[in-house]
Amino acid sequence: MAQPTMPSPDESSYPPPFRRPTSPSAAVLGVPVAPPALPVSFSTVHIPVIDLQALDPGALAAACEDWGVFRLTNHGTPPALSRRLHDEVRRVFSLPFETKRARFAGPPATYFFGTPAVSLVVRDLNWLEGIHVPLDRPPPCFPGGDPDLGEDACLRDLTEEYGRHSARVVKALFESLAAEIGFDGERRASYLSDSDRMLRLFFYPHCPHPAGKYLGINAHTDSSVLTTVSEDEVGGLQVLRDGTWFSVKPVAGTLVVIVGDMLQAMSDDRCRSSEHRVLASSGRERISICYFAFPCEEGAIVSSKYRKFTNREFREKVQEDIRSVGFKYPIFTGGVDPIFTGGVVLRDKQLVLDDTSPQIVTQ
Ligand SMILES: O=C(O)CCC(=O)C(=O)O
Ligand SMILES: [Fe+2]
Repeated sequence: MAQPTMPSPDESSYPPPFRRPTSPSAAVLGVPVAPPALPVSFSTVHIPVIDLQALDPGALAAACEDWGVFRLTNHGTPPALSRRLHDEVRRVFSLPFETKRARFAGPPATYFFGTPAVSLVVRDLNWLEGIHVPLDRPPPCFPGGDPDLGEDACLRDLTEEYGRHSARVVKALFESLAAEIGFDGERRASYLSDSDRMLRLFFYPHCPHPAGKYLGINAHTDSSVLTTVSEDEVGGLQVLRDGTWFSVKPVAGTLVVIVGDMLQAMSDDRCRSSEHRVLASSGRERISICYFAFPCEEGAIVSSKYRKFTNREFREKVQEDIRSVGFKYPIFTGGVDPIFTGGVVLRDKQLVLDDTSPQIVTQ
């Protein structure tokens, strides 16, 4: 019996490295030369669930300590807003590649591909595209400050409104954690910035290579205090726990919240910055919308496990590491300079840069 075929994605919007080589006959028939790779199966894990409407500070702190990642329900972001933003993100990423590059040439909003952030040097090709949307300045946060953005006005309005909800959600979580961990008033005020936050809109194109050859995003920890992820139903996010990668199952209407490096440091390593990655999408294209919240740039982070440092210093160090070794060291205690001395991360695949490869943009 014939196997049902997966509709082949329209790859004309993909950056050149992500396009599939097609034979003339395949082009005529419109079918991929190679069948899509089978997904690798991983155990699915049930991460802790936190209900924002009935917030239990003890359960929240336990989730951040034990897992460093949890699912948030009843977060109050209107489902219609999330749905419209997801639809808009899909529309924007289906634009021709050159249009995306030209329209979101940044700053502020910047298109990138092949790396999880505009400022990263490419070592391994990550099978994703993204738009970086800083929310740290008054609107409009889109190119040129033009209030009449035509089609992109919708994306601007949705990201702004979504950003406001995300800020509310993260503030509520942070306030609860701060009380539980025992930050004093001054630290509480500088440990979560009202202005330094950003959205990253991600699109994971269909990857035709055998499963495991490429990742959507390499294993990493986030540099944030907290990150929220709103994903569609495709899946691919994985978390590392006791040396094993587990898949996090998408659950409609919920957010996945990830503890970042800054919360780990602030909490004297009580909370753990969760190591995670995203598989390349071997089936359907995936969309995720990630919100990152940071401490105030100049506020000192004081803890018993790390030397006193500011978020600005940490960022500069991350940029320096990325420039020199091509990746970010995980925040890690036990080195000579414990904030900045990471474990050794081995990179075996090297990407040769050509002119269609992601540009290095330092923001
Ligand atoms: O797309 C996702 O689900 C996660 C993205 C992520 O980990 C990141 O941008 O740091
Ligand atoms: Fe991340």
